[in-house]
Amino acid sequence: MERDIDRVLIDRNAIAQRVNELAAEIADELAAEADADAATPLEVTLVPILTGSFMFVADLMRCLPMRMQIHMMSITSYPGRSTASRGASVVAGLTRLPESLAGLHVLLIDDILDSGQTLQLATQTLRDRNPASLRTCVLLRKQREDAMHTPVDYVAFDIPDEFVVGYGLDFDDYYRNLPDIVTLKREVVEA
Ligand SMILES: O=P(O)(O)OC[C@H]1O[C@H](OP(=O)(O)OP(=O)(O)O)[C@H](O)[C@@H]1O
Ligand SMILES: Nc1nc2[nH]cnc2c(=O)[nH]1
Repeated sequence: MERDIDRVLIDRNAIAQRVNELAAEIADELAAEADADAATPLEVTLVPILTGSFMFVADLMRCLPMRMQIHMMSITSYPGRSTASRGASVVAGLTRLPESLAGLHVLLIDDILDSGQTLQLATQTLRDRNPASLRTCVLLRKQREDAMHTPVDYVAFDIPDEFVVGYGLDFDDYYRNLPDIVTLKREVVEA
């Protein structure tokens, strides 16, 4: 696995530090909202997009010191060895959302914002369930036009427009367990 890596873009220490910072920012904003409406105790509903966000969410949620629920959503658009979007679709069997999100403050979390199709589909699916508020958060955003023009509230890192793996992100379902965000050698992706 190590020998397939071309270069490390973001190492595990930088990820850990930034995840902590981002969690503090999110917690402050949620607390300010709860203060503004004293009748509402501070509580958030996390909606991670499977599969790629699992590691990010596991780290982020442990830095968020408030009551929370978590409801998973699965969306796929890069099946198998794809490195370009084939169009986002919800995987119904792996998505467990309440019929209504009324009264809930929702934080949608994904690992990467690339073409923007996944975030747009997820956002619309959640809006249809009428949450009290909806915030969006991604670990990585690619510096390409589609991504930069997709509305998102929190971004941990802007990265170059290259295919990356590690820290939950896969190629052909492998490499998710790499602790750093890396690029792969060209011969691995093109084999
Ligand atoms: O902005 P987009 O172009 O839509 O790309 C972003 C999505 O692509 C990946 O999902 P993938 O389809 O690979 O599913 P996975 O999370 O199960 O690996 C990633 O996890 C994001 O959800
Ligand atoms: N693993 C991975 N999945 C993606 N989905 C959208 N962009 C990417 C990427 O760069 N890497």
